Amino acid sequence: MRPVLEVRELGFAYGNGALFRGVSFALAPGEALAVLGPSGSGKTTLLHLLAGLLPLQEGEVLWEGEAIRHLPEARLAPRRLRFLGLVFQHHFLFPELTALENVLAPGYLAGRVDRAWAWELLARLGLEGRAHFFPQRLSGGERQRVAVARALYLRPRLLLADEPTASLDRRQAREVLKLMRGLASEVGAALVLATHDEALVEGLPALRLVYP
Ligand SMILES: Nc1ncnc2c1ncn2[C@@H]1O[C@H](COP(=O)(O)OP(=O)(O)OP(=O)(O)O)[C@@H](O)[C@H]1O
Repeated sequence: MRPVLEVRELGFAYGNGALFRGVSFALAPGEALAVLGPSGSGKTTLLHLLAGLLPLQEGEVLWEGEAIRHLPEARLAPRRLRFLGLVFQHHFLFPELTALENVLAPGYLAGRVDRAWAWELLARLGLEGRAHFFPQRLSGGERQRVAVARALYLRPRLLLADEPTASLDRRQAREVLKLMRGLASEVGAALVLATHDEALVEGLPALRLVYP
């Protein structure tokens, strides 16, 4: 099966010293990879490179076999919308939209509005009773679950999650990760999950970054 994401000999430096070099891996649909490393080791930088949000220096990133290096932003942006789901440490929900409207937001951008699917995602994440709540009225764990539902709404090929549970307690963090991994594999999305917390991602194949 063709990899969803392929990374070849990726290297990056902000200044003189390299943050990382020679990072290579490939992910098939439904596969997951943990990116581990302490604060400052370059996890966020790596995810931004995978998302085409930071210009590549050394190496290549391929989305479904296509190198993104030479794609101009005007072509990358619409592909990103369909190819990628993103979840960050902060939920970045639209405060003036309800949970349901937040989940539907990418659908409006992509011209694919499917309220039944948005409801199903919310229900699967245990948020049926919260669909019409504004983010301000949700708990931290509930907000992150809405962010996960929104990231999966367009059935992306790849889900990138950057410390998605760092603001949650252990029990909530485990619950959100379990739901995220289950739903990602169900929609066939490959998952790259960055965290400093190794215990949370036990059992997942891991890429380790070291503080330079
Ligand atoms: N725009 C930038 N310009 C210069 N240096 C940067 C920039 N962004 C990040 N850095 C530095 O690069 C290193 C890696 O940062 P990055 O955010 O990728 O690490 P991280 O592993 O995600 O850390 P954390 O877990 O704290 O978010 C850090 O030392 C950071 O200070």
